[in-house]
Amino acid sequence: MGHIFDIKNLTVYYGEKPGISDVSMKIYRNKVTAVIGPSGCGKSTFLRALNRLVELADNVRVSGEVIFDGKNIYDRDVDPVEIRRRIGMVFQHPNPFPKSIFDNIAYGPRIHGINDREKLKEIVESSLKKAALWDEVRDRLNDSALRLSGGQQQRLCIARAIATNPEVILFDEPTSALDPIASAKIEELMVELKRNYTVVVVTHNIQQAARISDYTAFFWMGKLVEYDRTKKIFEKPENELTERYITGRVG
Ligand SMILES: Nc1ncnc2c1ncn2[C@@H]1O[C@H](COP(=O)(O)OP(=O)(O)OP(=O)(O)O)[C@@H](O)[C@H]1O
Repeated sequence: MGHIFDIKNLTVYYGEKPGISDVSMKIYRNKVTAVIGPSGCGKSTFLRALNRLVELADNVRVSGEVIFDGKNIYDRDVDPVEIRRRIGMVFQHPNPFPKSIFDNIAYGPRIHGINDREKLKEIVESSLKKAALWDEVRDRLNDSALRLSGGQQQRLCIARAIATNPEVILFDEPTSALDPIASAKIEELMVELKRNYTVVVVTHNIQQAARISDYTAFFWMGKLVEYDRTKKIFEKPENELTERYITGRVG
């Protein structure tokens, strides 16, 4: 088992102002880790710092370390494109490309140099299966991805992330734009995915964190207040702020 990330004193500044400050924690392999906390507490900033996506915003400075698989991803000799292949991301609003279902999934592998049609077909099929979408789309792989329902589009985005063979999948509020049935499917899928991947999910939905995660990190005003097994956070939190947040008294 063990950890896949060892985060040490991670601070992200937007200009002069820190979005998160001095965060240290480990993230465990093949587990679901939920990141919770009120709006603006730094959840997205933290998540995007884990695959260097945060660097795409203006005027950002990162200090501290994100040790991934033994190496700091912010070291100068690390290629951020390769990091984002190994640590994929799924966003709040499903964002398929205006292309066919097939080409959406084949996009990443093609960028990484796979052009053999048979190999691509194999990757598309296995990725769609792992994202629990294959049965619904197997007969229309050449249709535009934009014709899928919101929930299907989100599973397509998960399949697209899976297609480049990542080790970690980051989810930023993946169900907040979906109806309850589509949300339940995504929740079920995140739990299933931990068999082969490490999952980190930012959520506003406290019940969702309780239902699907093994570990929960509670952020407050840019600080990591409490981080523990989900059961402990929800049954016997150490910090009063954590307790007030999970019982709905603040936030
Ligand atoms: N690109 C940016 N430029 C400047 N400040 C930013 C940027 N992104 C986030 N911030 C600031 O950093 C802090 C943390 O924001 P972040 O989006 O990480 O919080 P969050 O917990 O994900 O919020 P929400 O739940 O509302 O999405 C906030 O004060 C926010 O205004």
